[in-house]
Amino acid sequence: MTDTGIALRTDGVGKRYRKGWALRDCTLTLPAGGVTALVGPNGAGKTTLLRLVVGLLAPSTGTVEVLGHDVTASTPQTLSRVGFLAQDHPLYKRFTVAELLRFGRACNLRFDQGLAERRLAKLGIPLDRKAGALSGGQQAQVALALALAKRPDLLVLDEPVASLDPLARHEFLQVLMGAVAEGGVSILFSSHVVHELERVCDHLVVLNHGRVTLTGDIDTLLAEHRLLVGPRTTADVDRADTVVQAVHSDRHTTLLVRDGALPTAPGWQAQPVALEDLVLAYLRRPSGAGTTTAPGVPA
Ligand SMILES: Nc1ncnc2c1ncn2[C@@H]1O[C@H](COP(=O)(O)OP(=O)(O)OP(=O)(O)O)[C@@H](O)[C@H]1O
Repeated sequence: MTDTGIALRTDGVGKRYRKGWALRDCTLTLPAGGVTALVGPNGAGKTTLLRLVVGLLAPSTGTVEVLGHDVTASTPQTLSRVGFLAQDHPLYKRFTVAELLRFGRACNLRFDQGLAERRLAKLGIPLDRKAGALSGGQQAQVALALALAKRPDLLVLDEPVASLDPLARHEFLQVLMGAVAEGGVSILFSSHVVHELERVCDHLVVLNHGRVTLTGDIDTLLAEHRLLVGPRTTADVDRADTVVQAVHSDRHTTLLVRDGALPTAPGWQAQPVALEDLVLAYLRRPSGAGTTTAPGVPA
């Protein structure tokens, strides 16, 4: 469990590489015990943010607090409470699964080998098989079992399902959700696969061009946004602060609005928005777009 009820807090975090800023002004608070998806296109800064969270990179600006402790000043005890599964779940391919488990036990203070063995037995993954001889889905499961056996309070995963087929992806996410249901672990994972997020996550962070463009509890975000569909309007709605996205066809205009008043003009209807459409709308926003705050929909 965490000392503060908060798994992760970042304040004004930026990361500058030689060629420029990969992350700017990132301020987030993630509650403990939840599953958070970090979504963004290639190059958005997801890996950079995750590496800052687990202490593999130091921020150029701002602070990162994990489980109530500043990451840059973390002790081995604090870091031992954070698990990290890097992109493509790297394993020593010549080690057998049993050897990987022994290695995990030797390197981690709180490693629960029995837990990892039970998870792998349930999935039918043989302990005497070399990691390199396992399928991609099995390798991902071994990497996850190793990470969970560390009994982390915060588990950070970088695109864990990107290379998996739909079945392996489903099984992987099932195991992850099972671990959350058992309690005690907060999860932050990055993903390109948006359509499964609603089933798996309770919190969302959308990152685009190195900046957080949307963050919050998923149910709250869905309740705050709606689609307004009506006759094609020539009004300059795109520039209203509440309008996240405006799409015009020959006869209709569809507006995605946040915290907007319901339209009263004839022919306009309000509809709920699906999570995938919400994420895509924020990803399509130009990088300089401001936040969506004040009312401004057809009346
Ligand atoms: N070690 C590095 N040195 C210099 N620039 C880097 C380094 N790592 C990342 N970058 C740059 O920082 C930006 C963000 O990269 P990052 O890998 O964090 O994005 P990402 O969202 O994880 O992308 P992907 O989905 O492709 O993995 C990119 O422009 C990338 O080229």
